[in-house]
Amino acid sequence: MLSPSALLVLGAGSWGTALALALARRQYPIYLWGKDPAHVHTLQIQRCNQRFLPNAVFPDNLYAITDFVTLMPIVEDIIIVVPSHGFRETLKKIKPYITKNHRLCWATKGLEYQTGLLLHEVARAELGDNIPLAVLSGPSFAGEVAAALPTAVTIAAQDIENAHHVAQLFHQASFRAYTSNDMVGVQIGGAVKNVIAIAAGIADGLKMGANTRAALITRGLSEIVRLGIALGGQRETFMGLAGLGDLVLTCTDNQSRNRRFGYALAQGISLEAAQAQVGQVVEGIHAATITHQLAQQHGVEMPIVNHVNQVLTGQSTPLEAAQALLAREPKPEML
Ligand SMILES: NC(=O)C1=CN([C@@H]2O[C@H](COP(=O)(O)OP(=O)(O)OC[C@H]3O[C@@H](n4cnc5c(N)ncnc54)[C@H](O)[C@@H]3O)[C@@H](O)[C@H]2O)C=CC1
Ligand SMILES: O=C(CO)COP(=O)(O)O
Repeated sequence: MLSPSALLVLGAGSWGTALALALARRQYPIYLWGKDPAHVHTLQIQRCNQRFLPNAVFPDNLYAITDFVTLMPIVEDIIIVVPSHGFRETLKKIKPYITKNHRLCWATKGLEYQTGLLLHEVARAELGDNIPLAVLSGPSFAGEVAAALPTAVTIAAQDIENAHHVAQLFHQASFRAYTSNDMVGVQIGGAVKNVIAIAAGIADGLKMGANTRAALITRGLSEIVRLGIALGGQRETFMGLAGLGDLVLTCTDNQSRNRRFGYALAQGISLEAAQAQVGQVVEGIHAATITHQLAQQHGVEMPIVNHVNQVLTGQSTPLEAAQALLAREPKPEML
């Protein structure tokens, strides 16, 4: 029998699986849907995500599934954890079954590649104004969440009561959920830090040292703040978990795919080879292009993002990009 308090997690990659494991620790029945039936079948047989989270055994209340349609009348909370390129496609899949009883949260970090829209704008465009929306973001590597290592995230929703509701779903000793009403700031923080993490990976791959890494984090934060405020985000959000917190995490630790991707590029291999080496989603690749375009549209100066974009579009090598950034004129240190 399905319990009325069951939760549906859409996306069975490393982050979807880790969040499903975290929610399962709250004792709800958790249904983890994956797009690829063969992958889901493997999860069902092995009772773990052998490839990315090999040590996290699925508890009895976590079910991997290939069809979510029959669950839609029973669940209220739906959590989307697919890569940003699959976000709208996933919304379109659930749209025919969405009712006023549902709430939607996502933990995807990125912007829509084709339109430059933030994901809450995509969700509103697909689902209308009546479904409560929330976004989960912050410094949170899947492997550590799966292992129940202490983690803190931000849950943002326009309606703070909805943010509290989602935070209560997740909150536990090893997974602290703070609330915010700044969906724009939280999403910009989560999307753009991936681009800065690529820059940090490149700099470390070029053996530029710890001073450079700290400079990239600090100046990268300035870029995030400038763009985020231009788009309507709140300055203090960028000093929090979904801003500075996630930026520091991904720029400094090799669990970050974006950082490892940048590091691989600095070894002189192609974009495709670097992506293949990482073997998982690298959100910063698309985010670099979109962020660069958004910065131009809003007249925001984002030199680090600009040079990462130049590397990714073949206009400069990692070394040339680093040299061009260093050759910039001195200027007052401002956010
Ligand atoms: N892995 C991590 O530590 C964290 C990841 N995230 C974010 O979570 C999102 C998902 O990333 P991961 O799970 O890490 O990626 P992953 O590379 O581990 O897995 C991606 C999964 O998405 C599936 N997928 C691809 N296209 C899809 C589509 N159109 N519809 C449904 N499923 C699709 C793939 O089959 C695969 O199972 C990304 O936006 C990422 O930035 C956020 C925080 C932490
Ligand atoms: O967002 C993340 C941790 O908060 C994961 O970062 P990567 O996608 O770079 O691995």
